[in-house]
Amino acid sequence: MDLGAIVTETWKELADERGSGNPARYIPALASVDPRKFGIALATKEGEVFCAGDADEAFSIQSISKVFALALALERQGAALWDVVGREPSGDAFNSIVQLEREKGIPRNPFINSGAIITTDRFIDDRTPDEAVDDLLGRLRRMGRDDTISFDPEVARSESETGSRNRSLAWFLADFGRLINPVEDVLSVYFRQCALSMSCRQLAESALFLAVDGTDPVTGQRMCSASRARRINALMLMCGHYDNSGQFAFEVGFPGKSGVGGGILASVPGRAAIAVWSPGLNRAGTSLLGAKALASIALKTGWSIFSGQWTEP
Ligand SMILES: NC(=O)CC[C@H](N)C(=O)O
Repeated sequence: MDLGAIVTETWKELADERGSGNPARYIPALASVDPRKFGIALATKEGEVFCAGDADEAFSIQSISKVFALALALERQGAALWDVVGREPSGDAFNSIVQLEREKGIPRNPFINSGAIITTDRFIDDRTPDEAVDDLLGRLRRMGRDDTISFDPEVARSESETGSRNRSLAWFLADFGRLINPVEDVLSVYFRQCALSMSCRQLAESALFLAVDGTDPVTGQRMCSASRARRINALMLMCGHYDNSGQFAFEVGFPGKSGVGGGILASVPGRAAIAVWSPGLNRAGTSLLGAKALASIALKTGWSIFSGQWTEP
């Protein structure tokens, strides 16, 4: 079966299950999204993109943005970022605060919210929040090959208005002296980055750098070094789905990053990037149907990074 047929078949096989899982309700603006949306986009390193369903409809990428923020923070700070963020799975929910006190304000990894808040702080660095957001948008527009990529101000506002937990995490980090920027500045960028609106197609295209040594093979844009891309993939595999990361590796076998908007971004090292979207989530905030779609694609292609069929590119 060719890749286009695999994407189409996978969508058709699962279409009857649209609406399964529970969409995130704790961010009110996300609760109004049609739960039956379902899109798949697979972008290959050769520049082909195969899509099915609602793959061209923009949705709130939420925590998938943490992958881009990490690549850009590493670019600005280098390995010094690891002085304040760990590289271990947390085994806890994405918004958990329990480890922070015991571990003196050093979050376990850059994908749980506390770790992402520090990462965003270091990405802002010595700039204003608006300058940092403009930088992030500029990068994504070039990588996603679309100048209209933007964030949804209503989602960002909704998240800020209901963001007590993220504020608590950020103040906790500030108390340990881990933030270089004022808490509200950091959160204003964090909420806007989570509120980025992108389609599956744009996400898959923007994330090809992860699969291909840090450089977008189509535009030639370098996002990070090859070794950093490899390490970001490792973190996605170990921590990309919080306390569901083991299950995702077990079922799917791709480095991936979930978002509570129902998107999942997966990287297939040496080959492709895949983005899926279906708003219904499992208890850990991973898209239920999205994970099933990726598991099915992994099976059909033999591309799981744990597969015996794996050959070096
Ligand atoms: N897992 C997620 O997508 C969570 C992101 C969300 N913006 C939050 O901070 O709560």
